[in-house]
Amino acid sequence: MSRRTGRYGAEDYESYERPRRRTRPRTKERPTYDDAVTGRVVTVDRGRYTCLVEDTLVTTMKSRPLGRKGVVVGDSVRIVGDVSGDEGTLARIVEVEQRRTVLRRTADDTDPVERVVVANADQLVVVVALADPEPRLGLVDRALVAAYDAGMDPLLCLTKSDLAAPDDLLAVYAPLGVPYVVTRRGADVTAVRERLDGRTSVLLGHSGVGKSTLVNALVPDADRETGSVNAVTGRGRHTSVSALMLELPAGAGWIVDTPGIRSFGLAHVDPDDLIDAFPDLAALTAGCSRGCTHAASEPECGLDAGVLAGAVAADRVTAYRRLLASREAAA
Ligand SMILES: Nc1nc2c(ncn2[C@@H]2O[C@H](COP(=O)(O)OP(=O)(O)OP(=O)(O)O)[C@@H](O)[C@H]2O)c(=O)[nH]1
Ligand SMILES: [Zn+2]
Repeated sequence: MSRRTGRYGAEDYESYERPRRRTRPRTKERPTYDDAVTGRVVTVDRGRYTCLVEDTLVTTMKSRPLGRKGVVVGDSVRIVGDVSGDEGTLARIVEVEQRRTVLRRTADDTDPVERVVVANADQLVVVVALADPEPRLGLVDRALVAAYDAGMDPLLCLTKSDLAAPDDLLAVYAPLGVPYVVTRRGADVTAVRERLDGRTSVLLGHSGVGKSTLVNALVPDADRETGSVNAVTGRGRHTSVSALMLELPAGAGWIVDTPGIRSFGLAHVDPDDLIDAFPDLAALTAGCSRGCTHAASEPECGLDAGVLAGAVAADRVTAYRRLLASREAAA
């Protein structure tokens, strides 16, 4: 997924992987890490980064050269030291490779720090129960905004289809063309697997929507792979903090379970970036005055002109504007 890699590239790497132009010549003493191996961060817990190096889970810590640079789940990292994965070993992360995507959230009431939640994910799967608990569209909207902003493809995953029909919910998101799957406990998850195949997908859902049930159906041996049943069920040790990345069977992609993340602070999202996720709408706003937010309250927005001219369906503009407005709503 590379639609908008450039934008966060600039923002992120200036202070991150790509330091400003080197002002000092590279010294001979500077290690080159020729012996480093590449791994992927699957979970983070109290300063320890569990990385998958080929088929081995390796416990690592950040090394001094990284300074205060963040390392998050999904990062591709270079590791030196003992990568045997043996009990008691601790290898060191010496480099974080450039991120393809960055799912971030703004500081909010529950967490005062803006954070990168997951790196290098392609898809954000918004898990919503059709009933019990009742779907909360505001949360879905906000998750979609986070996905579009991150340059990730959204997928609606509607669970508990034994309890209610999906039609009403689907009608709300149809004008935006959001892809979806419908599932329930015990159902064949082939359709879900097809959507996840070959990609890294972050699963996001409110408590009780059936996310753990789905993860267990997708990755039956998850506890063996991760060494922690708790991490998979979202109960216990990992409940509040870290995302956990799991490989789907037969190498058919990766999922990142986010037990502690139920909503997104979106203050960092620029309306002009959001509209880029909808190229047809973006084209209509080419003539908008600078500073037009494209909201319904704007007196002369190209989106309204587009509807009048028959260039776009009114319900698509309305649905887009609902997303736009959700940016402002409380998390
Ligand atoms: N009727 C029905 N109940 C389901 C379905 N899927 C899950 N449940 C039930 O819904 C409850 C929540 O399921 P979980 O899988 O734990 O949901 P979760 O989203 O992981 O919730 P947390 O563990 O709180 O984060 C459990 O009692 C499940 O048995 C479904 O398809 N239909
Ligand atoms: Zn406008």
